[in-house]
Amino acid sequence: AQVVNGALTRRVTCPDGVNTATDAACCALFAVRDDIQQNLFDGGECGEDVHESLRLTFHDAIGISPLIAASTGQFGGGGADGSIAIFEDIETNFHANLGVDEIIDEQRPFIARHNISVADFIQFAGAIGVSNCPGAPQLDVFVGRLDATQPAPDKTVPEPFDTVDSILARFSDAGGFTPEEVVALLVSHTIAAADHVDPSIPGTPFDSTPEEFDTQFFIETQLRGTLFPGTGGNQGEVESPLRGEMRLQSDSELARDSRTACEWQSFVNNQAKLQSAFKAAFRKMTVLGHDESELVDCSELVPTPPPPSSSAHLPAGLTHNDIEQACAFTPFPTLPTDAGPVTTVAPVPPS
Ligand code: HEM
Ligand SMILES: [Ca+2]
Ligand SMILES: [Mn+2]
Repeated sequence: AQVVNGALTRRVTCPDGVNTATDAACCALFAVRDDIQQNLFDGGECGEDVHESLRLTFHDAIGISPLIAASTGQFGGGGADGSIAIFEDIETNFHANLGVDEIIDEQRPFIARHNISVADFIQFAGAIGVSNCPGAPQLDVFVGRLDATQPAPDKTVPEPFDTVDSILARFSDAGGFTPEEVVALLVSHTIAAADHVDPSIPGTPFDSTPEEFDTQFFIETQLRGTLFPGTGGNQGEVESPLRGEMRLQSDSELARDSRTACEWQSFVNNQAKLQSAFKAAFRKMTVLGHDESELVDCSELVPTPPPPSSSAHLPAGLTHNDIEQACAFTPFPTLPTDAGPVTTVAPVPPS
C-alpha cells in the first residue's frame, strides 16, 4: 500500500515483478507502452505515427449513431470498439477514412504480440503518443472495452466539406457533445497534417508547429486565407495564410460560426485551457459506446508530456490586421509577431 495525495491506495505487484499498478488489469500495459514508444513512435517522438494514431482514436470512437440506427433499423456502430481495425476491409473504404489503413496496418503487429483488445489498444496508443508532444495534457487511459463484432456504418465520420450544422449534429448524435466540446476535440488539429486532401503535397500541416501541442492552430486558422499550399479546387480545403500550411474548410467555418467562434478564439494563448478542455473531451470520446464506470482507469501509465517550447505568436510577416475577427464579444488577443522572413511551413516527414 502507498500513500497518494493523502489517501491510502493499495497497489498490486505485476506479474513482471517490476511494476506496480492500482489495478491488475493495468499490468499488461507497461510492456505495450514500452514497445510502442520504442518501435511505433521512434523512441518517443511526436511525429506522423503519433498524429495518425490520434486521428485513429477519433475515427474508431465516433463510429456510433443512434440516429442512423433509428432511421435504418440497422446497427449504428459501437463507438470505441476497434471496429475500424477489425473490419478494416469495410470501414477504410468509407470516404472519410481515407488514409487510416496506413496506421491500422502499422499498429496490427503490436496488438498481435500483446494481451490487449483492439479497442483498448487504439485508444491507448493515441494517449501514449500524444504524451510525446510538447505542451500536451496527460490524457486518461481506460481499459476493458469489448471488441466489435460488427462494423460501424458509413457516414459517422465528419468530412472537411460538411457544414457546421451537420458537424455539430453528428457530434451531438454520437455522444451528446456540445459545440464547446467539438471545438475542444479539434485541439487535436494542432498536431496534424493532411496526406489526402491535396495528394500533390502529402504531410501538409494545419498549423506551423505540427510537433507541438500548442495554441498556434487557433491563431493561424483565424488569419485571412490568401493562398493554396498546393493546387486549388480540392474538396474540403480553403485558402490558408502561410505557404506550406493547409486549412480545412470545416476548421475555417468552425472558427467563424457564431456558435463556435468565441470558443475557438478562447484557446488562443491559453495553454491551460487547451490542455484541460482537450483532456476532458478526449476522455468522453474514448469511452463512446461504453459505460466508463465499468472500465478500469490506467491513466497512471501515461507519461508526463514535455512543456511547450514556444509561446503564442503571429507567424513572421503577419500582423493583427491579418486576423479575421469572428467572435462578436471579445477582441482577438494581442500577440507578438515572430521575427524573421515570412513563415513557410515545412511538411511533416513521413515515417
Ligand atoms: C469536424 C471534425 C473533423 C474533421 C472534418 C476532420 C478532418 C480531418 C482531415 C480531412 C484530415 C486530413 C487527413 C489526410 O488527408 O491525411 C484530418 C487529420 C487529422 N485529424 Fe481530423 N477531423 C475532425 C476532427 C478530429 C478529431 C475530433 C480528432 C481527434 C480527437 C482529429 C484528429 C486528427 C489528426 C491527429 C489528424 C492528422 C493525421 C496526420 O497527421 O496524419 N480530427 N482531420
Ligand atoms: Ca501545433
Ligand atoms: Mn499522415
